[in-house]
Amino acid sequence: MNKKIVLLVGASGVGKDSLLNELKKILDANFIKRYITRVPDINETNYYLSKEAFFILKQNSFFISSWSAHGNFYGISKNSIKDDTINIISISRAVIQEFEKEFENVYTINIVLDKDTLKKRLIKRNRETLTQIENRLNRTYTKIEAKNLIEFYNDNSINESAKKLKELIISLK
Ligand SMILES: Nc1ncnc2c1ncn2[C@@H]1O[C@H](COP(=O)(O)OP(=O)(O)OP(=O)(O)O)[C@@H](O)[C@H]1O
Repeated sequence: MNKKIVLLVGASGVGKDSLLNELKKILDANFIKRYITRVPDINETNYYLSKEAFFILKQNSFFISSWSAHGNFYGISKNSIKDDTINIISISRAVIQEFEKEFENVYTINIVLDKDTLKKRLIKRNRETLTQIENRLNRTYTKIEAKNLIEFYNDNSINESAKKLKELIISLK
C-alpha cells in the first residue's frame, strides 16, 4: 500500500485554501474534503454538517482526527484516505501526530508568509474587521512538531506558488 499523506498547515490567511484550489487544477492527487460544522466560504469545499451529526460520527470512530477552532468542529474521515496516491489535507497543527501515528509516509508543509504581506491579504480578503485581523497577527502559535516538516513561502503569484508547491509535493520521497 503505497500512499503519501501531505498535511498542509499554516496561520489563517497564508493561502492554504487558495493553494489547494490551484493545485487541484494541476496535480493528480486525492484532495481530502473535511467535515466541518460551518458553511464553507467560497474558497473551500467541505462537507457541512450539524454539530449533532458531527458528534454521532465522532462517537462511532468515523474520523482519524478531529479538532475544534473558533467554536466549530473539523474532522477527517478514515475512509477518505486512499492507497496508491498522494493524500492532501489541510489540518490544524494540533493534530499532526494523529496522522503520524496512523500512517508511515506523512509530510507536513507549513505555509508561511511575512507579517506585512499576510496583513495586506487579510485586509483584502475582507472577512474580518481590522481589530480581528490585528488580533490574528499578534497571536502566538505553538511550535510545529512534525517528523518531516517543510516550510513553504506563498509569496509568489498564486499560479507560480501552486506550481512550486506541486513540484515540492512530487519530490517528497
Ligand atoms: N499567492 C497569493 N497571492 C496573492 N493573494 C493570495 C495568494 N494566496 C492567497 N491569496 C489571497 O489571500 C487571502 C487568504 O487566502 P486563503 O483564504 O486561501 O487563506 P487560508 O490560509 O485558507 O485562510 P483560513 O485558514 O483563514 O481559511 C485570500 O483573499 C486569497 O485570495
